[in-house]
Amino acid sequence: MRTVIGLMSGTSMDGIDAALLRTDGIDTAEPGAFITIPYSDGFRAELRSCLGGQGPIPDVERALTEAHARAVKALLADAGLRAADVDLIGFHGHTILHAPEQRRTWQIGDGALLARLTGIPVVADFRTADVASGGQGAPLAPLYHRGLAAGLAKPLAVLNIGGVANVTWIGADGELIACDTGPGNALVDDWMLARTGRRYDDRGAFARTGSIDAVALTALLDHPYFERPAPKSLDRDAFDPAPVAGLSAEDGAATLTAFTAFSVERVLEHLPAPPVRWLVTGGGRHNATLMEMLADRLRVPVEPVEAVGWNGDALEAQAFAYLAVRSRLDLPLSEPGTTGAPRPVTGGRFNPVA
Ligand SMILES: Nc1ncnc2c1ncn2[C@@H]1O[C@H](COP(=O)(O)OP(=O)(O)OP(=O)(O)O)[C@@H](O)[C@H]1O
Ligand SMILES: CC(=O)N[C@H]1[C@@H]2OC[C@@H](O2)[C@@H](O)[C@@H]1O[C@H](C)C(=O)O
Repeated sequence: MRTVIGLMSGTSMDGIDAALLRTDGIDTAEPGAFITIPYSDGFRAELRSCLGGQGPIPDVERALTEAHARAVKALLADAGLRAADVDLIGFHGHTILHAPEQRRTWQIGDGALLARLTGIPVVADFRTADVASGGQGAPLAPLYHRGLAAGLAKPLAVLNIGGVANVTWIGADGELIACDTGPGNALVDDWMLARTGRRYDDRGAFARTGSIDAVALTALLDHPYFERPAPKSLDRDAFDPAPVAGLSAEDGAATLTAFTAFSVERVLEHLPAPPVRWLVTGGGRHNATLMEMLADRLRVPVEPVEAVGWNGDALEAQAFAYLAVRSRLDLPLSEPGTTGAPRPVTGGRFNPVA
């Protein structure tokens, strides 16, 4: 068993999730302390300027890494631990470009610098090896989801609604199918910021006051991505919200929220059997309007992961702690069913404390 810190800077660009986990990287995972350190509006704008692989990347990468070092220190203080008590950090970094069909994926974040700043060895660059092998490089949380879900009724779906949404389908014998389903919160967040000045739609209260525009929703769903079989993955800005441009702020929020829910429903056609239950993790589970739309479309129980005792704010950060240990043990981080890699693939780059 190792004591590990997982660090995730997700596509929502809301901040850094930092989670402690005691794990063997196989079938044991005991969650510990968890914190989120929000980005300032200024830094969020800098990060946004790097999306697509452009902008002042070296400066932003250094600032991002320093922010992660501060998050590690804050987590240690919270947990009453010292750096010497932690064996390893799993550092996801921030995705600024994801184009697996061109065999490119890019997470900024300097693992060697983070190891130096924290005094703790770091595994970083989790997605490159999978993409190099021909896989999608995402999602990578599915093996962790499967580990946690032992003992729960199957087939089970774990749905992560971050900036982008991704699902892990777990069959009766532990077989996995995973993919990004479509947009998560990113389109709604961008819409809220542009139209109301708020960063997100708190509990979905704003979308609830609007009406879904059927024409715009049909246009949004008319995208070849939804026909493609799993595994498949997305860049943050893969969908063009142009169909909602002429709508009122409320109707646009309602329609984009529905777009997320309907695109999750579209994944059913690519699964071997319908899940008996959907467990929802990530910030989107706080959006009550979205959760109701999902229950409506999926017609089986749709519940936050807290229903089975998991922490939906910490889960994806924990996953990168778990994957960091797997990387050190040379175990796979992905399987053909999760990323489309031709065989189970390990990954991650190790940065010892110099
Ligand atoms: N109270 C809330 N009501 C509605 N939405 C919320 C609430 N809290 C968080 N969210 C949504 O969740 C988002 C953050 O989710 P999360 O932290 O899972 O994203 P992420 O880490 O960027 O994810 P990923 O890497 O999986 O894309 C916010 O941008 C917001 O849209
Ligand atoms: C390329 C990339 O960073 N993908 C993220 C993103 O955020 C959600 C979705 O798109 C998922 O594919 C992935 O993150 C999760 C945590 C994963 O790899 O499992």
